[in-house]
Amino acid sequence: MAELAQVIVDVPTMQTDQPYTYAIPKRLESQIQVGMRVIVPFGRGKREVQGFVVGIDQPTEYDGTLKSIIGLMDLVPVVNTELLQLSRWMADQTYAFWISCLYTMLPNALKAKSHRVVRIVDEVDEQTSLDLFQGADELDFERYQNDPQIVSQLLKLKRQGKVSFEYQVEDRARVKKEIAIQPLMSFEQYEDERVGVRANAHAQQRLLSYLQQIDGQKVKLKQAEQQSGLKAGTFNVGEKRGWLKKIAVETYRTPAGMIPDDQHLDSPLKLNPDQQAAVAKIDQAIDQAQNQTFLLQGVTGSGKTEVYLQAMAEALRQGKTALMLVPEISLTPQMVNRVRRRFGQRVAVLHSSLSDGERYDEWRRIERGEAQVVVGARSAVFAPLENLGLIIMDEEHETSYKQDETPRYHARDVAAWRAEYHHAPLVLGSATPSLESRARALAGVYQLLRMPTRVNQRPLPPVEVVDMRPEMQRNGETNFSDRLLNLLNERMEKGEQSILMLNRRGFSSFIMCRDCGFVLKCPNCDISLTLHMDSRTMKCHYCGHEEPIPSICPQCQGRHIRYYGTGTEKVAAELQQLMPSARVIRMDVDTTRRKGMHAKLLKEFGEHQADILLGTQMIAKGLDFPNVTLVGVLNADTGLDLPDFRASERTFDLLSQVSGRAGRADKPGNVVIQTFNPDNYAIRYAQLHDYEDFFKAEMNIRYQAGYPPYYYTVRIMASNEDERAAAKAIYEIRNQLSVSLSKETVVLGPTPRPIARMKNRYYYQIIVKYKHDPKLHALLKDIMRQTQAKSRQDTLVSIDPEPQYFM
Ligand SMILES: Nc1ncnc2c1ncn2[C@@H]1O[C@H](COP(=O)(O)OP(=O)(O)OP(=O)(O)O)[C@@H](O)[C@H]1O
Ligand SMILES: [Zn+2]
Ligand SMILES: [Zn+2]
Repeated sequence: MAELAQVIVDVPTMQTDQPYTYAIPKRLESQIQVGMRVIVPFGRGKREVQGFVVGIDQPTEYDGTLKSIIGLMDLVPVVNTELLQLSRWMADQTYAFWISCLYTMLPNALKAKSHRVVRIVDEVDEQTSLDLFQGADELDFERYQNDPQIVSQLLKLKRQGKVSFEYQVEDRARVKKEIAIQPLMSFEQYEDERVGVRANAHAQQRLLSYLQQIDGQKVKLKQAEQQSGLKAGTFNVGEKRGWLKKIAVETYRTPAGMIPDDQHLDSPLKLNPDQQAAVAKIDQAIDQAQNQTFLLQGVTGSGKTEVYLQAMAEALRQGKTALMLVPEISLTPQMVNRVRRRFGQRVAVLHSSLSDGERYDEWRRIERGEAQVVVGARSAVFAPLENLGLIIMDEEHETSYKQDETPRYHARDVAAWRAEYHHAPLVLGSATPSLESRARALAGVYQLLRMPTRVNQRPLPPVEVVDMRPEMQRNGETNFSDRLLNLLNERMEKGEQSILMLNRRGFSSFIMCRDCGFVLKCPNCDISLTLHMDSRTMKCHYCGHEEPIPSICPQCQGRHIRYYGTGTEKVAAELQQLMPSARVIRMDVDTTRRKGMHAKLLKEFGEHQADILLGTQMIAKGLDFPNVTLVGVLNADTGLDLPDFRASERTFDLLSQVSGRAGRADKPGNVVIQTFNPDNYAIRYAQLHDYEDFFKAEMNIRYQAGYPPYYYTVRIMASNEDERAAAKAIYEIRNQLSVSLSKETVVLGPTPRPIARMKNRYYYQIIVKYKHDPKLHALLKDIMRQTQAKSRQDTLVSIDPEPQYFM
C-alpha cells in the first residue's frame, strides 16, 4: 500500500499537460499537501525537476514501478485550493500549459531555477578532486559551463562514469533575516547582575535597565539601539555576560512609502448622492454575498476612488478581504498613499517596481492574512487573499489588463472567476468603459452605476480642437500651436500648472537619410530602430538590438541624416526655446527608468517645483493635482490609423482620460487638443465629453464590420525563421478549421502579421471571428496539442483569445 501524488512537472518541453503520478515515500506522508512544490525525478538519468502537487490519491496497491517524490520544497502549500482550481480553468481558457499558469500566480521569488551540478559518484584521483572540486564532492556547473577546458575535463570524467550531471532545483525565495536580541533573565536576576557591574559602567547599567524594561520580549537590534541609546558594542558585552542572546528573526523588506504604525488614518469623505447610491448598491451585494458585477461609469473626477475605498471598508467590516486592481501606470504613489492612509498596515501593494524580495514579502503578508486589502496591477489578481468580499477593477477598459504573452489571460476574466468563487461583487470602474463591458451593462448582465458629474458639480473642462495644418503653414514645423502657447504663458503668469501629453503609441523617433530616404531598420525585425539620445544609440524595441547612431548613410554614404519623430526630448527642447523661463519636468520611459524616479518627478510637480509636466501616455491616468488647469495634447492622431479595429476607441479613451486631469479642484480648467484630423469622430466626441454618442457610433461601426462586442475573436499565429514554413503552418491550421467550423464563423487571413518579422522569425496569422461555435474550443485545443508535438520543426504556434492588439 502506498499513497500516490498527482504532480504537474515543470518541464518546458513537455508534450502533454497531464499530472504525473508519483509514489509518496513514507517519510513524507504526513507532511505532503496539495498545493506544495515538490522535487521529482523526471525522464531518464538523474534529472530532477520541480513540480506542483495537484492531487493526493487514496492509498492503493501499486506494482512498485512508479518513481518516488524526492523531497518537498515547501512546508505549507504555496497555492491554495481556490488558486489551484483557477489555474486549471485558466490553462483551459487561454490555451496555455497548466504549469505556466501555476507559475504566473506566484511571485518571482518562488519561481524555481533549475540548477546544474556535477557530483562525484565514483572515486576520482586526488589531483582531480583538488583541482576541480576543491576537495568537495560536487561543483556548481553553472559557474564553469563557459570554461571549455573544465567542461572537457568533466565530460571525460562523465564518460568514465565518475561523475553525474544533475539538475537541482534551487529555491530563490529567501526570507530576509535581521538580528534581534532576546533577554535571557528575569527582572530579579537582572537586579542581581547589577551588583557585579561597576557603578560607573554606565552603559552596562543602562543595558540592564533596558533588558528589564523590555520584559522578555525579542527586539530587533537596530530598534533596541535606538530605544536604549546604546551602541552595538554594549549589546555584545551583554551577550558575553549571558544577559541576552542574539537571534535571527524573519523580517519584511519595507517597500518605499510604507506607512508607519502610528500614522493617523484618514476618515472617509462625506459622499455626494451619486456616490452614496453607488456605495449602497455595492455594500448590499457585499453583505448578501452576491456575485454581482457592477459597471461604475463615472466621469473623470466624479469620485470613483472614494466609492472604491468606502466599499472596501464595508468588506473589511464584514470580516472579509478586498482586492483593488489598477493599471500599472496609475499605480502612482499618490494613489497608493490614498489607500494606505485609509487602511494603514492592512494594505499590501503589488506593483512591478518592487524588487523580487519586496514582492515576496508583500505576498507573504497577504498569504498569512496580515494584509486584508491588496492594491496592485494586473498580476495582483492572483493575490492569495482568502475570504474575498469585493474585487474592484479601476480603468477597466485598459488594455494592459490583458497579458500579451502566455498565459494570455485577461485580468477582468480572472477577477470575474474569483468573484464568483467567493460569492463576491465585482466592480468595474471607468470614465470610458470598454465597448464590451458597456454592451453587457446595456444587456443587463452587469448592473450599471452612473456618476455623470464631477464632485461638487465642478464642470468638465471645455476642450478646444486645434487644426495643426494651417499652424504648420504659418509657423513651419512646430509642436505648439499659437493657441496652446498663449494658454501656457497665461497659466505661468497666474502661477497655475499645465500638463502636456505627447501621444506616442505605435510611434517612435527614427532617422532617415535626406538624400536617399534610407531608414535604419532592425536587422532582425521588420521595424525601424528607435533613437535614444541618452545612450546615443539606435535600439530595437522588440528584440533589444542596439547599434551606434550612424553619421553617414549606410546606403548612399551621404552625410544628410535627419532625425524624425517627436520624442519628448525634442519637444522639451522646443518648449524651452519658446518659453525660456518655464520649469519643465519631462516624464517618459527614459526619465523614469531608474527606480523611484516616477514617484520623485510626480512629487516635485505636486509641490509646484515645475510649471509644466511634459510626458507620454504615462501621465494621462489617475493624477489628481488641484493646481493643474491646462491640459494640452500635442498630437492626438498617432495611433488613429494603425491597422487595429480598436484604434478609435483607444484614442477616445486616451483623450478623455488626459482631459480629465484639468480643473479638478476649485479653479476651472482648459484642454487643447492638437490634431491633423480635426473631423475624426473619436476626437470630436472626446471634445464634447460625449461617451454615449461615441459608444453608439463605434458600436455601429463594429456591427457593420463584424467585430467585438458583436463577435468574439481569436488570433492564431505561426512563426518560423523560414518564411515559407510559417506560411505553410498557418495554411494547414486554416484548412483544419474551415472544415469543422460553423457557417457563421469567419476566418480572416492568412496574412503576414502587420509587423511581419520579429527577432528573425516570420509571423503569419489568421483571425477567427465567431458568435457561437461549440466546436471551436476543442478544435483549438487540438491544434495546440498537435503543434506542440511538432515543435521540433521549429514552428511556434500561439493562440490568443480576444487579442487586444493586432500588430
Ligand atoms: N464626496 C466627496 N467630497 C469631497 N471631495 C471628494 C468627494 N469624493 C471625491 N472627492 C475628491 O474629488 C477628487 C476626485 O475624486 P477621484 O480622484 O476619486 O475621482 P475619480 O473619479 O477616481 O477620477 P479619475 O477617474 O479622473 O481618476 C479627489 O481629489 C477626491 O479627494
Ligand atoms: Zn542615403
Ligand atoms: Zn529587432
